[in-house]
Amino acid sequence: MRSTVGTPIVIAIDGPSGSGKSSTSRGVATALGYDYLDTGAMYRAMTWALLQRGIDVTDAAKVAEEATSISIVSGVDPQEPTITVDGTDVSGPIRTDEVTAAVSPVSAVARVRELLVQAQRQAIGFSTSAGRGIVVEGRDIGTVVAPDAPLKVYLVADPAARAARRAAELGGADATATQESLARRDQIDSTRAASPLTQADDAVVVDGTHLTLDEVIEHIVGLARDAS
Ligand SMILES: Nc1ncnc2c1ncn2[C@@H]1O[C@H](COP(=O)(O)OP(=O)(O)O)[C@@H](O)[C@H]1O
Ligand SMILES: Nc1ccn([C@H]2C[C@H](O)[C@@H](COP(=O)(O)OP(=O)(O)O)O2)c(=O)n1
Repeated sequence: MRSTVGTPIVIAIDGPSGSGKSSTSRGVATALGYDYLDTGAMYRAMTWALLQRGIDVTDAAKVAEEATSISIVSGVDPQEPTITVDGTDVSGPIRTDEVTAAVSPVSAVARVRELLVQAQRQAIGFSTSAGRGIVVEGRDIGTVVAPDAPLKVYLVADPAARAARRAAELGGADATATQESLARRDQIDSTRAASPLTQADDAVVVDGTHLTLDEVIEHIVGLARDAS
């Protein structure tokens, strides 16, 4: 169901892995009739392309050099998010364990961030200049990509809840191993030099540990109504 709000706005949703950003952002965008941008999918797509080309993702100089020739295009329909690399649909392949294990070092490379942040700002500009709102989710949206966003949410959930949900999503993967993998990624994503995962000073913290997905969506739609 769509809710009416005032002026369409940019909504930034950041937070650690598995906190519910994608599902919440898609739900909020759908409820408000907004566009949706999954920036994590862009870092994953870049990683997939580098692995396809046989690049050692721990070689930052090589990653920086190669990244400039990789073209990533994201669709912004929250009901049917798409992502292509050089024209190939990679929505499925970017979710493999191989990509998940390699994405943090790739997203720590400053040149990669420069290229993707530029593309993300373009996508935001495209939506807003057409008079549409957009929900953008990632790690540095409220701090770097869209620091002027009228609504910034920092979405968190307990590590055990995040791991259990992600393991279930992956078809019953081992919850302990999933929790370790999430913790490893959080550690790299929060301590890297380039745009680490941090809460913007003016972000509203939403803890989804004890809320259903619908409750989290409803809460953020309410915040959007107040902000627009
Ligand atoms: N509040 C919630 N309650 C229950 N499950 C949730 C909630 N939020 C998200 N999920 C589920 O948790 C899993 C991870 O969510 P996802 O949106 O992919 O997180 P992120 O984008 O932060 O990695 C998904 O299977 C999603 O459906
Ligand atoms: N704005 C962003 C979005 C994601 N990243 C990086 C950090 C994450 O480990 C990877 C993958 O992000 P993604 O949101 O797909 O991760 P999860 O869905 O939480 O598993 O990309 C980033 O550095 N900056």
